[in-house]
Amino acid sequence: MKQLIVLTGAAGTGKTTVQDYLTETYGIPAIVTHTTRLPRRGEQAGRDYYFETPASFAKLHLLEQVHYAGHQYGSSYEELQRAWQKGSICSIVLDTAGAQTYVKALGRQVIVLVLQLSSRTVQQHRMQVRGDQLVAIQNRLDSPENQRDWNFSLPPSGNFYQITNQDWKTTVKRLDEIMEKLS
Ligand SMILES: Nc1ncnc2c1ncn2[C@@H]1O[C@H](COP(=O)(O)OP(=O)(O)OP(=O)(O)O)[C@@H](O)[C@H]1O
Ligand SMILES: Nc1nc2c(ncn2[C@@H]2O[C@H](COP(=O)(O)O)[C@@H](O)[C@H]2O)c(=O)[nH]1
Repeated sequence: MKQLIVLTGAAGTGKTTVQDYLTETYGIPAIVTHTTRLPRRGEQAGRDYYFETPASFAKLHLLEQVHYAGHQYGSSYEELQRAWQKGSICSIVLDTAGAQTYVKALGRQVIVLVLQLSSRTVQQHRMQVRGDQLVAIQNRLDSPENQRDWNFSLPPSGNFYQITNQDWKTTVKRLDEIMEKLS
């Protein structure tokens, strides 16, 4: 059975960092999604995102799409198939609305890792360290989507795992335990 690891959680909780770890350590291919936001410092088109204009975004054939903090994001079935051609398991980074759409669409094939942080202060600090501009950080923190994702609570059933990503070594230990369970 093909499987998909969905990394979700509020802004700056470490979803992309965890995805990179899973790629580097376990060779798990990462699905690239589409967005109309501008690239952040260091982000590359085709690796981090497919960067779109509103016009090019409107032409895409997407499995799901959301508005998040003033921008559009979406993921395609074609990218999922492409990643699954490389192996039986792949990963994707989504907001919590997208995560729930994938659970509905793919059921038990989906394993959801919900990243959390202990405080809003740490959340803000993580975005500052990443180099986000102050205005962008404030916009992101105040967005209704971030508030929703911060308050996301795990459903009582399903393949959901909660990870508090404070100390990186502890996160790695938890990820290794989950990967062991999945293998
Ligand atoms: N355990 C950790 N300890 C310290 N810093 C961390 C840890 N995990 C991630 N980071 C750092 O926190 C910042 C935010 O991480 P990342 O970009 O992976 O978050 P994200 O959830 O993908 O964010 P967003 O949803 O805003 O795109 C990055 O600078 C990353 O290097
Ligand atoms: N539902 C979807 N959510 C997505 C997709 N691509 C990214 N995201 C999520 O959007 C927010 C903002 O991302 P950022 O890179 O601007 O910080 C974050 O929660 C991502 O996980 C997607 O295709 N669909």
